[in-house]
Order: sequence, then C-alpha cells, then structure tokens
Amino acid sequence: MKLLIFISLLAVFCDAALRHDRFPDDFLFGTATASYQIEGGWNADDKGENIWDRMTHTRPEVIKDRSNGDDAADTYNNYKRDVEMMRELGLDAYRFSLSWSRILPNGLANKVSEAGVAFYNNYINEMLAYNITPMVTLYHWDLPQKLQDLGGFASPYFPEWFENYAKVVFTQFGDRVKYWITFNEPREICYQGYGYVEKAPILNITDVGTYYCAKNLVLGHARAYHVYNDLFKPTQGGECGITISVNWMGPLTDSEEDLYAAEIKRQADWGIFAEPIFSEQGGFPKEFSEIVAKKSAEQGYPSSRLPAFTEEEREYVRGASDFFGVNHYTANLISANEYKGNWPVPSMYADVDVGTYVPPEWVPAASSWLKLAPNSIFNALTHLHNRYNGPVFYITENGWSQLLEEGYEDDSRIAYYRAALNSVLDCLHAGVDLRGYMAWSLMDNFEWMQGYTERFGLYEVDFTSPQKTRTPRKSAFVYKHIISTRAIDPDYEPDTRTMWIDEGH
Ligand SMILES: C[C@H]1O[C@@H](Oc2ccc([N+](=O)[O-])cc2)[C@H](O)[C@@H](O)[C@H]1O
Repeated sequence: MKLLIFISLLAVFCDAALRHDRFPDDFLFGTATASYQIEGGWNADDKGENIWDRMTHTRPEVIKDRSNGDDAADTYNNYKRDVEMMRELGLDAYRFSLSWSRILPNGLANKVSEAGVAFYNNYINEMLAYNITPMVTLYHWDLPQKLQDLGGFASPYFPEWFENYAKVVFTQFGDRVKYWITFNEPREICYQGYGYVEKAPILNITDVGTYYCAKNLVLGHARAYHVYNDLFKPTQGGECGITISVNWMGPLTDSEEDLYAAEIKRQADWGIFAEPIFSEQGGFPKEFSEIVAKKSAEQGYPSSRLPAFTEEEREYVRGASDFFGVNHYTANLISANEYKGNWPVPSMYADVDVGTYVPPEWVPAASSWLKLAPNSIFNALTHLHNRYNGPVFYITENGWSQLLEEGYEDDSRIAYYRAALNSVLDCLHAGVDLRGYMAWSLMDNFEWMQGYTERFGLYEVDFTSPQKTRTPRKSAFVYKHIISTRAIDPDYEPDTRTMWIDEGH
C-alpha cells in the first residue's frame, strides 16, 4: 500500500515537473527599472546633461504633470534601500540601466566620471553581497545631450560612440556583471524619438531619422556585442543581448488580407530590429523593405528611406546576440482595412498602413496602451521561437499600471502578473528556451511623458517625502510568494502588510 501511495505521489510530481507547473529552480525571477526613471541626482557630481534633462527642463508642458526625473525615487542616495527591497522580494536578479552621461559626462569616452563609476560599483557590489544577479542595460533612452547635438542616433558616428561607451562599461563592471543588454526597446527609441510620436529628443519633425536610427542602432548593438565577444567574454564569461519590445500582433480575422497585414505590422514593429540579428538570412524584413522602397519611390525619394545593410554589415550583425530580451506588455489585433489611423506621410505608420483593434473585454490598465490580453506572452514568444530558430529568451519587462489613488490594493496588477506568469509556464511547456522574467517595476517611477501619474511599482513610492519612502503593495507579497514557492497559487492572500527578509537573503 505504502509503495502504491509512493508511486502515485511520484507520478503526480513527475507530471507536474514535466508540465512545468513549477518554475525551474534556475529560472531567474527579477524586477526591472531604468536610470532616468529612478535615479535622480540629475546633476550630481560631474554628471552630464541628457536628452530627458534637456526636454523636461525646456519643455515642461510636454509631460502630463509637468514633472521630471531630477530627483525621481532618488536611487542615487537610496540604492541600499533598493537592494533591501530586492532581498525582501527574494529576487534572483535585478535589471537596471546605466546613465551614459553619468559615466561619460559628455558622451564621448575621453572623459570618464570617477563619481559615476563609483556609484554603479557600490550599487552592483551591494547586490552581489546578497546574491542578486545584476542584469545591466547600457542604454534605456537617456542619450547624452552632447551626442544628440551631434545628430544622435541618426548620425553615422553613432555606432562608434556606442562601441566606445560599451568598452568603458565592460572594462569597469564586467568582472562582476554577467548579463548585458545593449539597448532597451529600439522601436520606442527610433519611432517615438525620431519618427512621428513625440518623446525625447522631441525633434518636432516627422520621419527624417526613423530608419537611419534603426540601422545605426542595430550596427551599434553589433559593435558592442563583437567588442564584448572578442575582448571581454574570454575572461569575463558573460552574455550580451538586446531587448526589443514585442507586443503580440495577431490578425483581426482569418482572412488572407488580415493575416498579411499582421505580418507586415510585426515586421515593422519589431522585425526591423530582430530580423537583422536573429534571422538566418539577416538584413531588414523582406516584405516591409519592399513596401518602404516602393512608397519612397512614389514619394520622389532618390532611394528607399529604409537604408539597406551592405553585405559586410549584414554578416557582421547576423547572429550578434547571446539572447533575445523581450519587453512584453499587451497585444493588438491587426486589420488590413478597418480601424486605420490618419498618419502623416511619410512616416513608418503610413508605410505600414494597417488598422489596430483592441477588444473592449480586455481589461484596461491606467496607461491608455495597456490591456490584459489573453495568452499574449505565449503567442509572442512561440512565434519568435519558431521564426528565429529557438533562441534563448529573457522577459526583461512585463508589468501593469494603476493610478496613484489605488494604493496598496492592486488586485488588477496581481491578476495581470498571475495571467502573465501562467503564460510563461505555457511557454516553458511548449519548449521555449525562456530563462528569466523581470517584472516592471520594482517601484513607482517617472513614467516618461506621463510623469508620475501612472504607477507600475510593486512598491509604492511617496515622491513628496524627503526619503522617497517605499512601501510594498499587495502585489509585492504575491510576487514574493511566487518566487519562493516557484509556483502560482491563485488563492494566495497576504496576511500582513509588513515585509520581511527570508534567511539567505
Ligand atoms: C512601462 C514601461 O514601458 C516601456 O516601454 C513601453 C512603452 C509602450 C509600450 N507599448 O506597448 O505601447 C511598451 C513598452 C519602457 O521600457 C519602460 O521604461 C517603462 O516605461
């Protein structure tokens, strides 16, 4: 009898393990943040000005609450408290970004700030003291203003500036940092910074640099990857990848037109950045390239507005990544003929020329673009897995916004995280090589054009208090429970509001 019970328990256990009802022990659970959104200290020591400093100081009206990241959550002075929060949650890893102009005040590598390097050394060492693995993004949207004045991402010098910056960073921190992400979200950098939608550097021109930005960014990524691979990896032994924002773009109907429209939307949205690096053939996506070339000719341009890679560049970029970082938040349904916007010509949006639809039953967050879309992580990751021959993935951002008034009781965030992590389990079950998940965000922060009006934090931050006091929300307790049990208990309800640090952290 005992043997029978033992065998059936073993069968249940093995089945659960095979079905990935639990997250593997070596799966990296973390949270993510970005320098401009949390650090503050905008002019501390010899830090240089960046494009968000310049924009928020000269055009405060473009930010919803006229705020800025001058102080933000003041991580510059509070980094020990941040690491304490990581320990409270029991994180395996923490993704954060470096402020380029804090390390290189004028963007160029001829002057390195000792104070800037010291700050990041302290931050990294504090994490490592508690076994928290740093995952470091080199660029999360805060370009040194000096480089913007020289043309920014649209300049042909950009790849070289980025390589030089990367070399400094790998030299200073590579003995301890083993996960490197070159860029956060090329789509947002190029399309929102240099295209139609306004974000820093707020050029107020349409389209001029969109696709030049895309090409220079991809080349900059490849240069940093090769420098790391050739000069640093042999002794430091880490990994270098890129994070691309991938929301699921499925067809509105099964019609051939909608299927094709969704494919073009995917090619424009993330394929333009992913295809050159992760596809077997390299280069920009075929159909989208043909569309832009055709429209450019009709518009009277002497050549395509999407500059092609030379054969040598294509080979240099192809395969230049150890992993695919995915920022995933939501989904859209794509239509060939319905729900189209009125886009300026020329622009990437007019080039794509499809409609996007969001079903009303998808629960909305506080951010207008964010809805709880069913199975969207599974749809996006299995698609990428199939298209790019099974690369290693990390989800480098995923999270949910609320309005400040919602405070501790963030049940909609908990529902979102549970749905997302169930989708992660489905990915593991389907054989996707997904090795980690970083929740956005550890704490409330400066949400770009929305200022402090939209809150993504597991910890609430009181930005009016001198210490920028951090208080855990209900979701922080739920995430902690998921990490420690490596499983999702849909009924878990925290019975305390007081955080604690488990032994070993
Ligand atoms: C909340 C985080 O958003 C990340 O950027 C975006 C912005 C918009 C979408 N979208 O689907 O429309 C996805 C991701 C950003 O990387 C991070 O800094 C946060 O602001």
